[in-house]
Amino acid sequence: MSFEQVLNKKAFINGEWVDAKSGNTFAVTNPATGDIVANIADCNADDAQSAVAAAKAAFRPWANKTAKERCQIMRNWFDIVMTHDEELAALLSTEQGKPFAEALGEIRYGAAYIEWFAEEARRTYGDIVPSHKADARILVMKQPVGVVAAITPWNFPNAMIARKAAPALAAGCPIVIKPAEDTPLSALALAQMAKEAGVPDGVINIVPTSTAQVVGDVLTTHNDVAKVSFTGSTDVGRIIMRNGAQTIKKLSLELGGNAPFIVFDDADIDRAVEGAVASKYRNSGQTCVCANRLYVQAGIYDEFVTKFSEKVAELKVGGAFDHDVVLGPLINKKAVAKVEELVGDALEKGASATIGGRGSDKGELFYEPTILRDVSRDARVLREEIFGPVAPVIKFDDEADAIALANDSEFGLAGYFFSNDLGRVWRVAEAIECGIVGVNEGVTSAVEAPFGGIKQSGLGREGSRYGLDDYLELKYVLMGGLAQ
Ligand SMILES: NC(=O)c1ccc[n+]([C@@H]2O[C@H](COP(=O)([O-])OP(=O)(O)OC[C@H]3O[C@@H](n4cnc5c(N)ncnc54)[C@H](O)[C@@H]3O)[C@@H](O)[C@H]2O)c1
Ligand SMILES: O=C[C@H](O)CS(=O)(=O)O
Repeated sequence: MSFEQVLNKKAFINGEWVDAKSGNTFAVTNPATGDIVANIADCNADDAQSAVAAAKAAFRPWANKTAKERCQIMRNWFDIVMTHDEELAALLSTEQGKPFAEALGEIRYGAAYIEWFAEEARRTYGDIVPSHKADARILVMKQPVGVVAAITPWNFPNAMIARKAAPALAAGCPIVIKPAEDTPLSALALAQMAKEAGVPDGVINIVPTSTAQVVGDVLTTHNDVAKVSFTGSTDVGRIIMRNGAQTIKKLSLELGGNAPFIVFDDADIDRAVEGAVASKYRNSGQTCVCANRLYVQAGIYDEFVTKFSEKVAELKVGGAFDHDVVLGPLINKKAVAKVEELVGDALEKGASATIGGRGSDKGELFYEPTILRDVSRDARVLREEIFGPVAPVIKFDDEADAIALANDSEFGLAGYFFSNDLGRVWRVAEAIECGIVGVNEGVTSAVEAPFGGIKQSGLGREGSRYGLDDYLELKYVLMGGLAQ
């Protein structure tokens, strides 16, 4: 599958493909091979200023379109993305490394957000409230917040952008997007298709850069940016929050995770193993909602570890376009070093690998799918986001122990547990401290459901019927002088 038709090398500002004002470019590489995929415009603060100015100029004309007009243009965008899903998937696999089948799934997942919010655009209902004054009426209306800046991660370079651009456009907001430096090509391809769909100039702007802080500082402090929607690590989320405070920016923060995955002794073990494989090894463990620490009740621990290891042994590691590959490379050398450091720490503290525990001979960024048993409760893998194909499995005694272990984290994005005891399902679902709970399910994400976390995993929700609220302001109008 060729992706040349959707490969763009310039920034997209005000509906035009432009070089960086500096003339500089930076290389985007294929993590599986190290080959340079393209050299693209390396934007700086001046380019970011131009993009914000273009968005500001586009705001009112876009907001003044009817919801139906915005809906139709977004539906065109959805149709074009779905028509070219395989080219987009090939591009995504090449810049990010995930297997083609998984990349195709991401393209369709991202497109689902465009479709969903095209529909939601027409449902930004307000209220008329019974008034406290006989000669006045209370109206509550919803209006777009204004120019939105989005800063997005490399692990889902299409879907994380669609999950922000779609509600922004549906609400009537223009958007300036800074994609991750490792994976900007998918963002540029989405903009290409948005233009083809009839999205007006300035409504979508993409400023790729190798200097995230330079462009990010403009987008998070600019007076004409009303809202910042950020997806990435909690550490960078703190920077975004601090920068945004200067001008009281509205914020959506989708941050780091440390998902507990609990298997009780009354669970269907085979279903739990299937859920653990799906949750842990998706995108080679590089998702914010991956099972990060697996807690298995003592009575079934050995059976679970044996069955889990047998299933993981079947996972094939390799390049995105190799037959039957399930695990692609990690994104860069820093990611591999982090995984090696965390595995080393666990092994030093008494854990052993039932499978994997080392890099793969497929290439310097590939890591073998790994299961660690008998992990010490003070091991770093239980406190830090692994972001790699490593599953630490820990024994627990009873329900209270499992809940205490699961909630012992500053993160609260996703959590999973497997049980067939109805009372336990209700008790644990209510007690676990996270925004997303999978009960007898290892993968929960869906456009229909609210995605987001609590504690230091972020603010706000994306997707679902709640996702539009973060891009709208409520205005209260007291309409008086109505007496005869
Ligand atoms: N909650 C979610 O929905 C979600 C989704 C995907 C990834 N994540 C999290 O993202 C992390 C992995 O992604 P990552 O490595 O790209 O995260 P990251 O925080 O390193 O980078 C995210 C984005 O922020 C930019 N950035 C970095 N420093 C910046 C600065 N000083 N100012 C402005 N922008 C800056 C990067 O260029 C990138 O575009 C993990 O922690 C993962 O859990 C969360
Ligand atoms: O990692 C980030 C994504 O939000 C994961 S998901 O595809 O939405 O589950």
